[in-house]
Amino acid sequence: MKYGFIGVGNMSSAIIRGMCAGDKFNNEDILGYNRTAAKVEKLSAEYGVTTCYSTQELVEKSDVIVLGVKPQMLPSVLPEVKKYMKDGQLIVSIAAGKEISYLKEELGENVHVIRVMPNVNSRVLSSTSCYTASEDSTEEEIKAVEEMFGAVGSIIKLTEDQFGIFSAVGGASPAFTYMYIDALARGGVKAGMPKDLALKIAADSVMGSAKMVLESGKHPYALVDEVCSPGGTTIEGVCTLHEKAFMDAAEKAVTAVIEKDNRLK
Ligand SMILES: NC(=O)C1=CN([C@@H]2O[C@H](COP(=O)(O)OP(=O)(O)OC[C@H]3O[C@@H](n4cnc5c(N)ncnc54)[C@H](OP(=O)(O)O)[C@@H]3O)[C@@H](O)[C@H]2O)C=CC1
Ligand SMILES: O=C(O)[C@@H]1CCC=N1
Repeated sequence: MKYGFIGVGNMSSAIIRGMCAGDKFNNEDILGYNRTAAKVEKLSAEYGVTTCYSTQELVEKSDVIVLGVKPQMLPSVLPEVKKYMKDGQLIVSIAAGKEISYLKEELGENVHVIRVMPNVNSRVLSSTSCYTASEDSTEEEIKAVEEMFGAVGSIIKLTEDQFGIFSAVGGASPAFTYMYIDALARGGVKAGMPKDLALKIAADSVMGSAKMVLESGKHPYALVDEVCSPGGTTIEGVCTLHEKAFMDAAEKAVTAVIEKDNRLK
């Protein structure tokens, strides 16, 4: 099976790096075409993936074609893809906002399409992804996508009406978490700790806290209470976060992402 990526930017290269890090794929069976060829050439040099120099070359050589360009680029990319597609090829779109109905309208109603929303943690085999498949998708096609994204993290099936929400809570939220980790470390630096050490401690603590939420079965706020010793130190920080509307800001950030996702339709 040949996996071809059109648009090898931040997201596709994270998936490719993740796919190459495991042992499930032959690296040369992963193909990439990017407007700026140097991005794919770098991955070819690092991992031995195959560089293509046109949409035509990529489409002709691939079984699974991953649309990795920004949603705004799809109107110019899809006609090119359509021109060179043949029966039996599968389209995988990772574009935010753009629905299966739009992709089928542009590529042809008989084209099989699976939408996936991954995140950049694919690069370290820790993506949180979801997919929804067009009704005509075959079991083999769904299996291929589950294997591809399962190899770079977790993947769940979701109805398309939930995609925008997933895009915020699963796709965009790593950015918020990276900001939070940096902010924690910055606080440590302010108090005198070297930044690299503070970052490592903050990131490790976030990873452990996520594990705790997933594995303890407890409500996150019950866990907050467990950390706050009466009259202790943590409660001072928790009250400060409340005062600065931390929860409200995070919730509004998710809503803002969903609203933008809806505007891309
Ligand atoms: N970043 C993320 O965390 C996530 C992104 N996504 C989705 O992934 C997609 C890509 O996003 P992202 O990787 O962040 O964006 P990037 O801008 O990093 O990547 C897009 C790539 O597409 C290339 N490109 C643009 N036009 C063409 C074209 N006509 N032919 C070939 N290549 C082209 C660009 O090339 P050039 O180098 O020339 O600019 C660029 O490398 C989006 O649809 C986004 O919604 C989904 C989930 C998470
Ligand atoms: O910022 C974006 O548009 C993409 C979609 C979800 C995460 N990143």
